[in-house]
Amino acid sequence: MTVDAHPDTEIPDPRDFGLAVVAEEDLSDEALALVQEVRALVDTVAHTRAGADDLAAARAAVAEARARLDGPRHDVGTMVRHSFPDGRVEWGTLTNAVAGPTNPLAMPLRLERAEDGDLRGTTVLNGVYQGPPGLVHGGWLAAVLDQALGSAANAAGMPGLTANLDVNYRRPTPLNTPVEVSARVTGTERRKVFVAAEIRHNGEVTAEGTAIMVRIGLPGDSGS
Ligand SMILES: CCCCCCCC/C=C\CCCCCCCC(=O)SCCNC(=O)CCNC(=O)[C@H](O)C(C)(C)COP(=O)(O)OP(=O)(O)OC[C@H]1O[C@@H](n2cnc3c(N)ncnc32)[C@H](O)[C@@H]1OP(=O)(O)O
Repeated sequence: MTVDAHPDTEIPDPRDFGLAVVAEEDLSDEALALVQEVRALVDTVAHTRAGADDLAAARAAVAEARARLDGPRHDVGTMVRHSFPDGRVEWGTLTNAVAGPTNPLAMPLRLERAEDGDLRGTTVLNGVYQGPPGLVHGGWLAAVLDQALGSAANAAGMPGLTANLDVNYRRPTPLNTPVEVSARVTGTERRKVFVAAEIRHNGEVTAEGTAIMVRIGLPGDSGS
């Protein structure tokens, strides 16, 4: 097994797979503000103790908003292009459940490369992601780790699918407070990319995971 994280093939371009692409900078401020409002709405709806009149009025308002937006849609599978100042480009899925910029269900998680080469980011999981009382659901922690692990392979130029995910929960992860996420490639073997990630609260690891990502083949790629 090598620990060389450099790709030996070109980074796939989603258009070669017939997928639609939008540039992150082309997402409108209005769209992103709406996503944020709906994200807050979901948390409010999940916890509200409002009375019947307010609930009925809110339902009507939400139904009206939904009808107003019921028009042209992005295709499922649309990819978003993130361009870095140094010319590097990364792709993600527009409505990714953890990191999709237009998905109100996404926390969201934004990861950037730190000086030590790890991907790092901070996110807050609100009460929508609750499992045990006051704590984040383990399935969502696994989703956050999976995303970070996949992003580490992706950022190293080796995008792939998760073949195996191994998660350990070390401490309870609290809701509604910033948690730090970090991830890195630890090795490669043929199409397999070995990755490791952690979630920390106040510097203490609450959950950690490793995964084997299997690199997607490029059209015409031997895959070796
Ligand atoms: C399209 C355009 C792309 C543009 C760019 C994209 C950017 C990405 C965007 C954003 C960043 C990432 C963020 C995403 C994060 C979330 C990731 C997910 O949620 S992924 C969804 C869940 N996972 C699945 O749905 C996989 C389902 N499984 C499969 O499809 C196949 O099993 C697959 C592809 C994983 C492997 O199938 P095979 O037929 O291609 O290859 P075989 O020969 O079976 O395996 C290759 C090697 O891997 C090992 N392997 C396979 N499965 C394994 C396992 N479960 N455990 C251990 N090793 C395994 C094998 O033993 C083999 O290893 P040996 O080279 O022979 O040593």
